[in-house]
Amino acid sequence: MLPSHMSYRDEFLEAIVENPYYCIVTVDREGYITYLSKSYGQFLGVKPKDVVGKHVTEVIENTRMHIVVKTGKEEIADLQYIRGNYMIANRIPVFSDGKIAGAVGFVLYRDTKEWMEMNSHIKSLLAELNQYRKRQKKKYGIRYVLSDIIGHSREIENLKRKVKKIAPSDVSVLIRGESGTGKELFAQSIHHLSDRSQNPFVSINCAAIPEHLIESELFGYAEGAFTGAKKGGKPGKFQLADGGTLFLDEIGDMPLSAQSKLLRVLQYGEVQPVGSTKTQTIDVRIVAATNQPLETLIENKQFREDLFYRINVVQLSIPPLREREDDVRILAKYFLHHISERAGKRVFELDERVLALFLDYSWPGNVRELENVIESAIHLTSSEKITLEDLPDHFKPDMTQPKHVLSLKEEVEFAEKRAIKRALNQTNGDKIQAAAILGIGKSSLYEKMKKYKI
Ligand SMILES: Nc1ncnc2c1ncn2[C@@H]1O[C@H](COP(=O)(O)OP(=O)(O)OP(=O)(O)O)[C@@H](O)[C@H]1O
Repeated sequence: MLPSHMSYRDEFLEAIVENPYYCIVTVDREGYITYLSKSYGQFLGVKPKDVVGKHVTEVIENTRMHIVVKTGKEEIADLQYIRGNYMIANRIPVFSDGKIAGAVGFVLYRDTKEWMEMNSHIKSLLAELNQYRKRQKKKYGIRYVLSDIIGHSREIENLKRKVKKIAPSDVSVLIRGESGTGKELFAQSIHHLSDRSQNPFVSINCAAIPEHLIESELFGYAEGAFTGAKKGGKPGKFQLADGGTLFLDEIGDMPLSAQSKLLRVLQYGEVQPVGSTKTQTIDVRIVAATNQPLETLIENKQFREDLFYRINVVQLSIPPLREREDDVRILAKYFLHHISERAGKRVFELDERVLALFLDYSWPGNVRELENVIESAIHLTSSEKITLEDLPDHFKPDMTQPKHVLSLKEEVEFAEKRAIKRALNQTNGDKIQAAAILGIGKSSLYEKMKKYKI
């Protein structure tokens, strides 16, 4: 029964908002939940009053509400995977005085039976699409496309936009980033989005091949080129990639002699196999990657400057994971979901302390390391939640300390940042409570959060 003082308009709103077939959530401009309808709570298995004040990413799987409040763009009829089902989500930003004030999200399942039928239809279509993608990927030597690159940090979104712009042209791309940041994922995505996608993607790790073999690996060899050479010779990576893309991984480790030959191939588009007098015309797009400071190598005469300019037409710089906190959360959830599904285990959650540890950790192995840590924890855990005990032995709290001794000011800032994050985690993001725990004023907490970009 509605209270008698409710207006006609309120009754309408109440009827919409509490309709059992609609799941509704609203968030503030930072993505914290301000309202969750009863039906959505039931569907998620949470009590609305318990989740109000939490960040939406903590409560709803695969949500994009926090992104809509950043972009200010509505997202209509988006497919969202929640609790084992594909749902249809509409996300609408709300403005007040021309500024973003928050967003409202509706997730639809009009009639459970009808929805289940549609859901299974969509599931089978998606399974078919996956099969098709797998076949395509196998045929052309790629495993990843742009949508496989997970992350909503501004840096990753910008990189993805840049990839879409430059992929169709034939420009050489140099991808820089620490080990495990996803350089190969970007290289494969560039190939997939280019006109060359129906031709091979071939990769070579320049650091893994002994110096005396690198030329024959790259350019092939003719019959009788050296003792033990195969009858009829052997094509090199350039010949195999003809018409497609050649990914030169760890290019900073290429020996100088091979660098000169590579430069000639790039200048003239011709390859000469080892031991052959004939040249072959080759059409290959080059995507190179390195985690080495090429500029220093150039200064030390270990890398040719002219080759650097050839390969560095467009540069993509992938920041290390420790500089992308948003991505740590999102990637952790993504790996948790996918790896537990693959392993046939029901592991749904990360303990808050694990997440806090992840946010503090320096991730020297970047995304690859995060993936491995979660995989190992999923196999070790015997509950639905990953706790500190499930983390690998080498991954313990003292590892969260910076590797090198910092200046006193940096040490203090590091400790301050960690304490604030812990307090916020403990209070589920409630800043007033967090400030009380930390023994500082609210405005001082806000100031520090701004300073440390928390
Ligand atoms: N943004 C991402 N989304 C999903 N998975 C990722 C992402 N970045 C990296 N990975 C995972 O990390 C692994 C390592 O990525 P990749 O091989 O592309 O890194 P890399 O930078 O080329 O590393 P290296 O320099 O050591 O070769 C991938 O197999 C993939 O599983």
